[in-house]
Amino acid sequence: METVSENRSHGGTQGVYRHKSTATGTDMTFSVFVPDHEAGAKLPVLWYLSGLTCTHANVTEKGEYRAACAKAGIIFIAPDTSPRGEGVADDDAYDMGQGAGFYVDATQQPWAPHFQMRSYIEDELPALIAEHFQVDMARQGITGHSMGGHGALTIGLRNADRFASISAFSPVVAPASVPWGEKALSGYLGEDRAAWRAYDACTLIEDGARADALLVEQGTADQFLEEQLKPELLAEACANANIPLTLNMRDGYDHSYYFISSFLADHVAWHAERLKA
Ligand SMILES: N[C@@H](CCC(=O)N[C@@H](CSC=O)C(=O)NCC(=O)O)C(=O)O
Repeated sequence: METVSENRSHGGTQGVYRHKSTATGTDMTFSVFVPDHEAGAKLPVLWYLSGLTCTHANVTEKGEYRAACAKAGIIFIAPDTSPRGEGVADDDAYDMGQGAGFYVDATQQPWAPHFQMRSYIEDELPALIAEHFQVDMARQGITGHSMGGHGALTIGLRNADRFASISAFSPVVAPASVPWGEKALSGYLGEDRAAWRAYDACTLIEDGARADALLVEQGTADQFLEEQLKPELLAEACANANIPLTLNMRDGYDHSYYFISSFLADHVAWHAERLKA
């Protein structure tokens, strides 16, 4: 693992790191904020999965999470959203290909050789983090935004034994039922919709996945709310499955990092409480 940069911030260290990923077959860059802590202490960890067009840098530079993480003693990790580089398949559109990995393991060409983001986030990166940072992997939470909110919900629901807390900002809650998701899932996984069910929070819940609680933040002025996000579908799925969902509809907020940064500290505190930071 190579250190790209490390900066002191808010009583901790904000780092950016790069490594050669076996899952994606590419170099991958991610950021980690580590609050100062006693030697030998192991800290709980909050994963943040970003949305379409993002790298690790969007939330790292605009998320405003560091003060809350330092106060709670929680490590914050922001991975990239896809493999990148020459020789990696791409698409001219912003919602497919590089920057739009949708947190799936692709089975279709030309994506399958590199677009293995499920394996990367669920298996490879956690192992690397456990090797290099003072993390308590028994205390993990996960959150994310938009496509990354979809990633947080689906990865959290599929791995409820690993993630004690799951939240999301403006998540794509039902990708199998909205244009962004239909395009991505058909492209990466093919036309058999049975293969999509493990990558859709609502169908995962229909199929038996459970969480102790879910927290979702959503702006009412979000330009993607009605066509792509549809939080009411998650509310219905959670009600049917008796999953306690807190859905905070925030008046006048849009889809941007102005919205996320307004409430990310609240989510850090919510996770910290559940992770007993
Ligand atoms: N057409 C826009 C769409 C890109 C966009 O809005 N990306 C969001 C995530 S959307 C769902 O996953 C985002 O987080 N952008 C980065 C940012 O820093 O705001 C475009 O191409 O800009």
